[in-house]
Amino acid sequence: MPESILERAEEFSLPEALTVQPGEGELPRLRVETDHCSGAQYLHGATVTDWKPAGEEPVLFTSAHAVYRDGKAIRGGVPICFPWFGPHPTDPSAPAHGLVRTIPWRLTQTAQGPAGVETQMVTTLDQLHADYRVTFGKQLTLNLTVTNIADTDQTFEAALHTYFRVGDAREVTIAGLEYTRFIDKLQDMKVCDQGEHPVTFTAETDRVYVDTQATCVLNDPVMNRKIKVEKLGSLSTVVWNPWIGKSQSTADFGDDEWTGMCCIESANIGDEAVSLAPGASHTLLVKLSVETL
Ligand SMILES: O=P(O)(O)OC[C@H]1O[C@@H](O)[C@H](O)[C@@H](O)[C@@H]1O
Repeated sequence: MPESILERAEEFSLPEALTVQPGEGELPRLRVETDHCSGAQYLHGATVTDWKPAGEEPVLFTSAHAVYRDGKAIRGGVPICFPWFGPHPTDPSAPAHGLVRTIPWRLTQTAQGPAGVETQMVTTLDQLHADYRVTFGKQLTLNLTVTNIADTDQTFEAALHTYFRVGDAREVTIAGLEYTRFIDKLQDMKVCDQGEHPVTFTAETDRVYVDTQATCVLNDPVMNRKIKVEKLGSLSTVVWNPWIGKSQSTADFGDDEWTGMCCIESANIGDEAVSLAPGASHTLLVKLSVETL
């Protein structure tokens, strides 16, 4: 595995727009500050916790109650669910959403290019090598490439579990999932039709939209903006809002925070898990951008 550049800091000059500093819980955090945006990413889970294009409000939601320590996922930003999503398929004692969101990744590259400040973090788990490249610019680009380094076929699930900050979850709409089907995790995995309407939140919502490769647009009339979620290499889209009860029962989440967030997760899960032959790779690419309404 490549060494982390933080262990060889004297050999590297970080881009001027990027600093490494202790973040919450003293966990190492990269901070980006350019003319086009600001942002932050922890080595812990490679979690991007902040991205704010110049002149806009922050795009990502991170809970004021998030816990920053080894073994725990950061509640907010973009945790990476991998190599499984939800409960482990066979081991009920294994943590939900895989292991990599709760451990430090290795920072292997930083650069400043035309599209913004780029970071690369890597980790390897169960002979699956994950290479995560993030570009902080006018757009936020998230590129997760997984390579099977075993000598047998392997299958994995992955999700970029993106928490968006919204003015009021009860007022937003998500376009792009019309006429698709979803598995409703709150109705015993019942398969439902979305129909002609965009997604709205009127109660706890926990859905896996299947065969959904199109761009989603999160319209937020309260914040007077729309967030575009473009993706490649992703067949599943998870839409989640914990609403009142689940917020109250989630320790690292404020009782009222559900009104100010929703998740749109670009994923490959369930029947849409990715199978890789030895040596093969798969890339899940997500691009976020913001426009005023
Ligand atoms: O509390 P966690 O493990 O971060 O998961 C939060 C939510 O993540 C969503 O992706 C799942 O669909 C929900 O079922 C889950 O409750």
